[in-house]
Amino acid sequence: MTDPAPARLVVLISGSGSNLQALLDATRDPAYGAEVVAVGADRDGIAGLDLAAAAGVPTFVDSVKAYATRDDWDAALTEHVAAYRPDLVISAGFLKLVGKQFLDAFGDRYINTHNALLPSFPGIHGPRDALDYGVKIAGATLFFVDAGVDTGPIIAQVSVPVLDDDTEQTLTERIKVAERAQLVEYVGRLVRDGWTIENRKVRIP
Ligand SMILES: Nc1nc2c(c(=O)[nH]1)N[C@@H](CN(C=O)c1ccc(C(=O)N[C@@H](CCC(=O)O)C(=O)O)cc1)CN2
Ligand SMILES: NCC(=O)N[C@@H]1O[C@H](COP(=O)([O-])[O-])[C@@H](O)[C@H]1O
Repeated sequence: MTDPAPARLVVLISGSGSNLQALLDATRDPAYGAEVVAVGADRDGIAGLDLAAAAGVPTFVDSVKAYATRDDWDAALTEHVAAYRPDLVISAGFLKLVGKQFLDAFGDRYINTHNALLPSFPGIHGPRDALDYGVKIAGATLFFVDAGVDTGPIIAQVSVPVLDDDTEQTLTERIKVAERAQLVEYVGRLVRDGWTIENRKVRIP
């Protein structure tokens, strides 16, 4: 029997793209079961778009500023992602909240990696907020995106220690190492094994 076609991943980014690169590296192994078919961004000139281009992956940019309304942006992003027929859409440092049209299209298969242990420290400054609060353990959360801000059902979490002499930068980098490994492991498991969500509990058989 022939192997099933690799799952189609669309990755959304806003920055350096180290999580994207980890996925690009993992997908080089056919046994991983997935390929990155497109990378989308909300801004030009970011290193992550160069990483995608270097890997030969098509890219697109949908800047909120380029559209008359936020709903128009949401519709355009939805259309551009849909054109690549994704099995899974992955936000990896994508710094925009998506709206109803996007979630109606992809809410059952849209995941995000966040650099804090949710439900603590949602938003775009997870490591800074964790450090300011004085927690001793930080980490990353992989979750299915819903209409809230970082409130969707949790797939996996990984923790790292907070050290006494940490700065925002050192903590961010320590979290990123663990976050990338988690993302690669769980994207692979999701596409190969599927999942169920019941009462917020995500289960991968
Ligand atoms: N509807 C949702 N969309 C997205 C979620 C989510 O939980 N629900 N997660 C993100 C990523 N995210 C954190 O992981 C996140 C992204 C953006 C924001 C935010 O407040 N963004 C502002 C602009 C910030 C800026 O550009 O500097 C905005 O969208 O106007 C909070 C959390 C993926 N999308
Ligand atoms: N809440 C959104 C957010 O802060 N996301 C974070 O941005 C980083 C992107 O890094 P990368 O561009 O190197 O993959 C990641 O650590 C991700 O958790």
